[in-house]
Amino acid sequence: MRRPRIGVMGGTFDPIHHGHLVAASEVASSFDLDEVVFVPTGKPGFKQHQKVSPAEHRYLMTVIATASNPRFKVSRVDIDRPGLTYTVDTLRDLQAARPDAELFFITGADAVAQILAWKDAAQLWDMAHFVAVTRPGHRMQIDGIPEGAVTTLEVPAMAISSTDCRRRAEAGQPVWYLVPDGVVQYIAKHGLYRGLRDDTSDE
Ligand SMILES: Nc1ncnc2c1ncn2[C@@H]1O[C@H](COP(=O)(O)OP(=O)(O)OP(=O)(O)O)[C@@H](O)[C@H]1O
Ligand SMILES: O=C(O)c1ccc[n+]([C@@H]2O[C@H](COP(=O)([O-])O)[C@@H](O)[C@H]2O)c1
Repeated sequence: MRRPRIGVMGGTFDPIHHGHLVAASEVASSFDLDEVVFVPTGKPGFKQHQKVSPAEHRYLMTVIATASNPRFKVSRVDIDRPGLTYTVDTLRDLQAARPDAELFFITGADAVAQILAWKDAAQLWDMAHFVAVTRPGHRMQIDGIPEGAVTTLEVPAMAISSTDCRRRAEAGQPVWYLVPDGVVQYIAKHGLYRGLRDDTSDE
């Protein structure tokens, strides 16, 4: 019998944008995934030098952005786990919740390029298959990753980034169509990214 195939899209999602959603949708289609679970990070240890919005804001924006897609889910495993967020813990928790499933961790090629420096990197390859999304024409070459552990997939909409969305919101420029409409409204309602230094907080 075919095992359920679950995509796992981890990210800070500060804010979630259409690049993330397009990547998840493209990977779901290419890998015949039954669902994609978006997992907002709790405390991203690797972003300690940078201000990150409170986890509940990032979680709620992710829920709003994914609500219309019946195959998209959102998990609180990373934001509810104390301590810094590492993918090895994310995958362990999701495996425990769905021991029957085959996991596909979806990530940007830029992030995959750093993956050998991630916590317990050697364990990751047995826990999930990794899908690295790249912009068209971009070739990824990383030494040290086991043969077949990572598949590269070209996706459109790669030019969108959370950094650019935050800067636009801070400068009063539009983020319409870069993020889902509900997320535009959530950012405005809660005054996120206005005066980045004052309104976002370290977690
Ligand atoms: N436009 C995009 N298309 C596809 N994948 C993306 C895109 N932007 C980010 N990703 C990937 O989504 C995951 C979560 O990314 P993250 O939440 O850090 O967003 P980001 O836009 O890269 O944020 P920031 O600009 O703050 O670094 C990462 O694996 C990242 O590589
Ligand atoms: O496990 C690690 O050491 C690790 C180091 C850097 C990033 N990650 C994961 O990679 C995903 C994307 O991270 P980011 O910084 O691009 O939002 C997110 O799920 C992180 O938890 C994981």
